[in-house]
This record gives sequence, structure tokens and C-alpha cells, in this order.
Amino acid sequence: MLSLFSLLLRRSSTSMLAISVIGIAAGLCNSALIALISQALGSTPSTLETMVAGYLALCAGVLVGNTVPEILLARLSRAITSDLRLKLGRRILAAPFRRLEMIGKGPVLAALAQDVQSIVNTASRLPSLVVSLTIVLGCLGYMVWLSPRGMLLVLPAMALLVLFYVFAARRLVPLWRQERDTQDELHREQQQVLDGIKELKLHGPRRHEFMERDFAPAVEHVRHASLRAAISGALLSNFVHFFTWLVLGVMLFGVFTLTTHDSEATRGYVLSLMYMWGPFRGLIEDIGRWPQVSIALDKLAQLEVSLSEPVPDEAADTLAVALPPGGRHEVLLEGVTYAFGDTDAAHSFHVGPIDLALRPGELVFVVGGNGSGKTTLAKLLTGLYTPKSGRLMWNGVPVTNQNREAYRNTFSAIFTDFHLFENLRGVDPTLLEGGAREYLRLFELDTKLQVVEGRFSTTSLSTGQRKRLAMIVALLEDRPFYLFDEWAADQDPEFREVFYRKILPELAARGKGVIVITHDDRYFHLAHRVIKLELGRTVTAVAA
Ligand SMILES: Nc1ncnc2c1ncn2[C@@H]1O[C@H](COP(=O)(O)OP(=O)(O)OP(=O)(O)O)[C@@H](O)[C@H]1O
Repeated sequence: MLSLFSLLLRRSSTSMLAISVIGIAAGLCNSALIALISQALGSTPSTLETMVAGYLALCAGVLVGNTVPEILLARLSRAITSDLRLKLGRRILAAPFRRLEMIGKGPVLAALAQDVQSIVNTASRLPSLVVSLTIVLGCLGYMVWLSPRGMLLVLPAMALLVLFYVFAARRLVPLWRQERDTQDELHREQQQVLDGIKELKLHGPRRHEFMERDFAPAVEHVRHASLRAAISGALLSNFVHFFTWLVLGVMLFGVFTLTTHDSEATRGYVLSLMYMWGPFRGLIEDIGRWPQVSIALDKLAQLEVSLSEPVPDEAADTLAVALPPGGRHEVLLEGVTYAFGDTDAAHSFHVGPIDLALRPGELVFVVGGNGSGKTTLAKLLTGLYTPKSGRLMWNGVPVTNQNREAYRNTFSAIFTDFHLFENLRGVDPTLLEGGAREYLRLFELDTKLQVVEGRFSTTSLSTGQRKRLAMIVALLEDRPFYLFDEWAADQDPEFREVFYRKILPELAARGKGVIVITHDDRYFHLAHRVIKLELGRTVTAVAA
């Protein structure tokens, strides 16, 4: 909770000060109202007029004092939520690619959806917390003024209740933590449903098994964990409810005995206790729920740590340092190796050592069987993976964590699991109009879509068409290097021809270094070099 306060204070200490001051004023108005009501019950008609004016003024004070902090805090908590979401988004973008592959989407989505919301919900309750606290303190002050002796009963009873609640609420923390942990698993399975919807729809037994053995257990774990937390929370809350009435009864009847000769004090005590008891119970229940926000903040912090935690030999992007400008763009891999997971593990896959040069105007085909390491090599070459050993050089400059971001930006790549953005972000607008129209015609997409205000009118296309659209984006990017991972695999023969006989030679003629991962042996002769991979190693590197 302290972290939530420091988050709020760091975002706007002025707003927090205003929330506290106005909240206290609202609480005081509330307490003054009850004191006034208590006085009015025993007043004479002559004083009533002043009291009505005072009553209306206090009501207005309560209205303003409750509304303003709520508005201020609504703005503040939304601003914090946006900050958290943006920060997390930036962390995700800056995290090593391999780290993201290892974490998976489940925990990231759970943090974005669940934890950030839980922080807003708790933060939104702060104004009522300030008001409640002030009402309680105001009423206590009024009761002390009426009869200090009555406090001998009231204060110990309240302290007892607070102690009881804080102690009992502590037992809820592991249950809340468990409930939150199960959410990661559920998000993972929900992601599987959406990603694998076709496969599940087409295969009844698979769908049945998936539901029974994966999805349902994840839902059940959440149900079980949240039910335990909810029942324990309800038991505690209702026991506190019961206990508060019990203590209130003891106090009320005790107050009668303690203030028996003073009817105004008795009336004031009864009214104040009745009035402050709701806010007091709300206050301790809110305080008891504070650990929930700590759990959410912990989860966000854990995710941030694991996003920035380096994978052995992988590093998060540091500030992008530009590589020295060079007219010629040349990439050199010298003895580069890579391994998934523990290098010594029996099943870990090793790539390399690989020596490879990619020069301007060169067309290099990478071939090899499934699982031979072609895509892994492509990720190494494009700077998505960091070599475990060996050197990656760009124009004679070693690619390091400082300049890797700049290095990656020299590539346009279409991987097999490419993503197509509707907005053509990062493309030179002067190239867009004419260039896009021409390429859309070449790839026979001009009847399907247009570029309107820097975005494609649609991306709802067939797989082959979407790949052709991705090719158009890559060509418009006009980068020094191109990498195509089995681009032609799902194209009609006619577009394969366009790809191998027109696009690739034209890119090479424009001085681009082009890597093509392919199984199309009919076109191998078009490459300047063909590199064959087997079990992560180059077995042949021949001039075609
Ligand atoms: N994300 C990953 N995590 C762990 N291991 C991986 C991962 N991706 C690939 N591998 C391992 O690396 C090996 C090579 O995979 P890669 O995708 O590079 O092969 P490929 O030659 O591109 O295959 P294909 O022709 O089927 O696309 C795989 O056999 C697998 O063991």
C-alpha cells in the first residue's frame, strides 16, 4: 500500500495534498452535521433558524468535499494506470526477444488486464478512506468534548476491533496470492482457445480433451482459489459486522451507565456512534484489503524483472546507438553459435559455429530440412537473438547491446509467423502513394484494397494475399537488407515467379543484401550462393 501511496505521490503530490485536505474538510462537515443534529434535538425554536442555515452549509460542504477528491483521484488513478500500461508496453518492446518467447503471453496479459485494474480499484477508494477517517476522528473528537469518560469504553473497543481485523485479514493474504497465481494459467489457456480455435473446431476429441484436461482445470483452479478467498473474506467481513454490533451494543449500554446523568452527552454519544460505525467498519475493511494491491504491484514488479532479466547471452535493448553510416552495407557472421536453453542439456538445439557474409547486391539462399536451424539463423542474422559466441559485424563494426537496435533496423524481414499492421507506420509517406499502388497492381491486390491515409483499407485477406501485402510493406520500407523466411511457400506459381525472377533480382540490383530461406529447389540456380544447414551447421556454402 505504501508503494501505491508513493506511486500516487510521485504522479502528483499537489493532487494528493488537495485530496487529503478536501477529504478531511468533508469528513469534518460530516461529523459537524451529526453534532448539529444532536444539538438540534435539544434546541429551542429561537435557535432553529441558525441551525437550518448551518445544516444547509454543512450539506453543501459534504457534497463538494466528497465530489472534488473523487474527481481528482479518478484522474490521478487513471493517469497512473496509463503510466503503468505504457511502462509495461515499453518494457515488453525493450525486452530481449528470446525472453518474451520464454515468458509467453499468459502472464503478460494477466498483468495488463488484472493487476493494473486492481490498482485502479484500490486507488479509487482512497477519497472515501480519507473522508471515513475524518468522520471517525471528528465524531471521536465530538464525543471527547461531550464526555471524556465515555472514551474509556469506546477507544478500547475500537482498538480491539482493529487488532482483530488486521490479524484475521493477514490470513487472507496467501489465499489472495494463490488466487492471483492461478490467473496466469487461465490467461494462458484462454490464449490457446483463441489461437487454436480452428484446430479445436475441426477435431472433436481434441477439443473435448483440451477442455477437460487443460481449460477446465485452469478454470477450476481459479474458481477454487477465488472461492476460498471469497468465503474467507465474507466470513471475516460478516464476523466483523457481527462483532461491531456487539461492541456497539456494549458501548451504547455502557455509555448509558457512564453518562447516565447527562442526557445531551448520552444522545450525542448514541448518534455519533451510530453514525461513525459504518465509516469505521468500511475503514478497517479497506485497510484489510490493502495487501491485494501489494500483490498486484508485486506481480507487475515480477513481470518487469523477468522482462529485463537477461537470458544468458541476451541483453535488453539499451539506448539505441546508431551504427556509423556506410554506403556499403555488409554483414559478417564469424564463428557464431546459439543454443536454446542449457548448452549441456541433452535436448538443447545448437546452431553453429557459422561463418557467413552478406554483401550488397548478394542473393543468398538458405536451405535445409525442417528443424535444421534456418529460422534460428535468420533470427541471429536479424539481431533478434544474440549469439552465444562468435561475432556479428556490420560494416566492420561489432554489433553489441548498444547498437543492436540500430542494426536490427537495417533489415526488412517476413517470417513465417509475420504480423500485418493495418497502419503503415514507419514507411516514408512520399513512397507510399505511388509505390503502394504500383506494388498492389503487381501482386494483384489492387482490386482488393487501397492505401487510404497511410493505412490499408483492409487486411482481411487470404493467407497468400496477406503474405503479398507483407511483401509490399517490406519493399516500401526500403532497407539495406531483406530476409524472407519461406515467403513463396503458399503462393501461386505465378507469384513465385514474380518473387524469384523479378523481386529478388531487382532487390539485388538495387544493392540490397537478400537472404531467402527456401525449399524451392527449382529456383536455387538464381541465387549467388546457396547455404545448406543440417542440425544447425552449414554443410555446404556454394556459389550457384
Ligand atoms: N522458441 C524455441 N524454443 C526452444 N527451441 C526452439 C525454439 N525454436 C526452435 N527451437 C529448436 O531449434 C530447432 C531449429 O528450429 P528452426 O525453427 O530454426 O528450424 P527451421 O530449419 O527453420 O525449420 P523449418 O524448416 O521447419 O521452419 C528446432 O528443432 C527446435 O529444437
